[in-house]
Amino acid sequence: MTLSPGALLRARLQKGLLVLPGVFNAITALLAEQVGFEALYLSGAGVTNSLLGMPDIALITLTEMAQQARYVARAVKLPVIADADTGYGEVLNVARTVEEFEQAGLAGLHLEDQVAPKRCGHLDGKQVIPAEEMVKKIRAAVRARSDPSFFLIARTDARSVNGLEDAIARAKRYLDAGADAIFPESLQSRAEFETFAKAISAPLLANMTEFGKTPYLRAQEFAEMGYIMVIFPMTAFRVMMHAAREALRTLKETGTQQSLLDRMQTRKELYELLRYADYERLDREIAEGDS
Ligand SMILES: C[C@](O)(C(=O)O)[C@H](CC(=O)O)C(=O)O
Ligand SMILES: [Mg+2]
Repeated sequence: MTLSPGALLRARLQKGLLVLPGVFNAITALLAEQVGFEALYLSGAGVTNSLLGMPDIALITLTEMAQQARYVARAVKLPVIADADTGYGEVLNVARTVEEFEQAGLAGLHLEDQVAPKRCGHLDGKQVIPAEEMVKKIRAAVRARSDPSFFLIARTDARSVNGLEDAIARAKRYLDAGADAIFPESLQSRAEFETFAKAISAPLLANMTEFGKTPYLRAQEFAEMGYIMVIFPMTAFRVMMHAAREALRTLKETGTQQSLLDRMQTRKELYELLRYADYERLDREIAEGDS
């Protein structure tokens, strides 16, 4: 019997800390799978920035995000958790988002309690919706999933708006509403992560993004505090962008890419990643009339 993506994720969570690197398209997902990660995080910021060339302020639509989720989930065997922002609307939109994301082959998603239009969780000027509104969204999400294993994570952005106490109080209400896990966004110190974990006995997700409000902690440190999932949502994205800029500058300045060759993924490596040989074999076998 094959497990559903949600069931696969839940089975993996039983074994302890899960580190989820952020991916933003199928090929970064393939890379993360190749290096041995066991689950992936489809970043809203990463998809918005890379697909649209736009900032992460609620400009991506449900359709665009679900399509990208479908490409990613199809490319890899790993469970994928996606960023569903605010659910792209109100209660009924949340229900549809859950249906679409589940059908896309994801293992789960997270919904956040920001007002629309949402902001990156690590920027100032965020606002949150009343907790009771978010509770309704979570209830809608729970009812909308067809696989009870589909993993629903409630993210609260309340820390930077109303303080840690409100974030904790909201987390409790979101769990009562049926959330499977909590993602406390932009906590500002190790002590805050500890306090939060002591107050909330449920699966917890920590966000280890860069240049934000959270200090740099290792995945293992989060695990010791009681966090079961750690996402590194934009790490590969930022490194790739930096590398691409350097390469483009060098090309512009010198008119040749030769000094860059030893920093490139080779054609062979790319084809291996894409399982090019499998496609050729299939084509050949069909042409030869084998079944
Ligand atoms: C996790 C996040 O929601 C994302 O979209 O990847 C972002 C990451 C980032 O902007 O660094 C967030 O923390 O809001
Ligand atoms: Mg996001």
